[in-house]
Amino acid sequence: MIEFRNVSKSFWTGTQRKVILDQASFRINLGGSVGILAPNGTGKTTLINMMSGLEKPDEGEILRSSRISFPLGYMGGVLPKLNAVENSRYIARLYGLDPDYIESFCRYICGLEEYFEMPIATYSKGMRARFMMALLLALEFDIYLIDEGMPSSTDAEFNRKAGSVLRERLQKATVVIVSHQTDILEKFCQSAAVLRNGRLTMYDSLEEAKQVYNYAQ
Ligand SMILES: Nc1ncnc2c1ncn2[C@@H]1O[C@H](COP(=O)(O)OP(=O)(O)OP(=O)(O)O)[C@@H](O)[C@H]1O
Repeated sequence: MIEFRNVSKSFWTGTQRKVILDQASFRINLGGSVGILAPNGTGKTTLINMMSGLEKPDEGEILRSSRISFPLGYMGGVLPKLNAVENSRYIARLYGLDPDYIESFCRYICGLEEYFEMPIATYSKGMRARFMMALLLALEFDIYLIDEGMPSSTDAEFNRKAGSVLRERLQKATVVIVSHQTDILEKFCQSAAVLRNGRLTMYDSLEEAKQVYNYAQ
């Protein structure tokens, strides 16, 4: 469970205060995957970072009582000068998991071939995104935090494999996806919220949230 209680967050830009959340209270329960729709630049990354604990609220409380993932795309634990073998084994040890299993899982999902033995620093943006998604899926969490949907990969094989592992994980786990688009949410979320002008409104169904979001665009 992740619960926001009267959470406010804003940034001072030098000329104005950019409000991301204004006294928001909501709860994400285990078992119901949620999408959060918000236009670009309105606070999706800040919100997901607050859920994971990477960003602190200015006011209010954020309560967590489950195993919550790092946000997809967060490169904090990954060392660019090491290759994917070394990085996946290092992360496995950090989480107390079997390095052989985590390495083989990532190798299978990513399809990076010989680049799996090359430093992460040599990867394209898409290859990096594939490795980070594989790593996220290799670790077992109760809530997976995904910023802007699946990595933009043109690799159909990767999308198929990652999508099917995520669906399998979601039989037990919950996903929170923040996005400015509705299509990725349709694949994985039952309900959704709309974030606009610092206000986050939860809707019971994705359909309802989509209508409100599209109407206000
Ligand atoms: N540390 C900061 N200091 C000042 N402004 C910030 C800071 N972090 C984010 N912002 C601003 O807050 C707003 C929301 O940023 P955020 O990255 O959360 O939005 P986003 O919806 O994820 O954006 P995008 O859709 O472009 O990825 C943006 O205007 C951004 O410039």
